[in-house]
Amino acid sequence: MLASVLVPQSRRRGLMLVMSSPSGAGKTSLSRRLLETEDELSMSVSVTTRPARPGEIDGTHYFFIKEEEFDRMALAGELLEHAHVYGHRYGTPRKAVEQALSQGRDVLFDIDWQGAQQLREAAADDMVGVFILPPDRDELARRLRTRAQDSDAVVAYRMTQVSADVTHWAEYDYVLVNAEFEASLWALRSVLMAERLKRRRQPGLTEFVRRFREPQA
Ligand SMILES: Nc1ncnc2c1ncn2[C@@H]1O[C@H](COP(=O)(O)OP(=O)(O)OP(=O)(O)O)[C@@H](O)[C@H]1O
Ligand SMILES: Nc1nc2c(ncn2[C@@H]2O[C@H](COP(=O)(O)O)[C@@H](O)[C@H]2O)c(=O)[nH]1
Repeated sequence: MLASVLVPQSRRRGLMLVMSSPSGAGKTSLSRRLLETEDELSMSVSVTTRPARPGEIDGTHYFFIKEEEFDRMALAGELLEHAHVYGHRYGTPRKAVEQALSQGRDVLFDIDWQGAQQLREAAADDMVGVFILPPDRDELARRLRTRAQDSDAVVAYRMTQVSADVTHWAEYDYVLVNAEFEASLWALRSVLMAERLKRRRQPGLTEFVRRFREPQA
């Protein structure tokens, strides 16, 4: 499907689609659905020192690691970015992302604004940032509570960070309000397609348009 609208070429470099939001706005849910239909998109699986929630699988949702291992990875340069977020440490393993991008696969990130800033500094040309806003504070609190994955204290703490978190919206290329889930999903797919169609992301264009020259007598 994707191949039919992009010019055929072998040198496409993947892009980094980075989603950030206040906690509970919907990044994880949107990522899961996006990945179901986008077969040229891979999820970046982060490392974290946060304990696993019920149902979270090591290596699928996160790599759950100890502080010492986190320090080692950070010092060894094995993390593309890392940050303290809501009392725990989170980071993006470098190798898997670089491998995917060099193979022409796009990579999806669910990371906070600090991580997004670091990726932008390291690889501005490859990064497309999307900031996701909830419809309002009350709905955000409701989502965090009904997700029923965190204690009341954790939910309350994350809610204290909302007003600071949202100040970062202007650092992103796109901003969407995740009110209607299906509409948000459609918007994300549109962003991804538009970014893939950008001229600079289709290095095979010059060669492709040569095909349309007048045949030489
Ligand atoms: N558009 C929506 N309408 C109603 N509920 C939603 C919508 N989007 C997501 N949710 C629900 O909100 C809750 C939080 O969503 P999710 O876990 O995806 O947020 P998140 O941004 O990944 O949070 P975190 O930053 O803490 O990882 C989930 O229960 C999810 O089903
Ligand atoms: N800077 C990074 N932030 C990350 C990474 N992985 C996840 N996150 C962000 O942490 C919070 C909390 O996540 P939760 O799973 O504990 O609810 C959320 O905003 C994520 O986007 C990462 O590798 N780097």
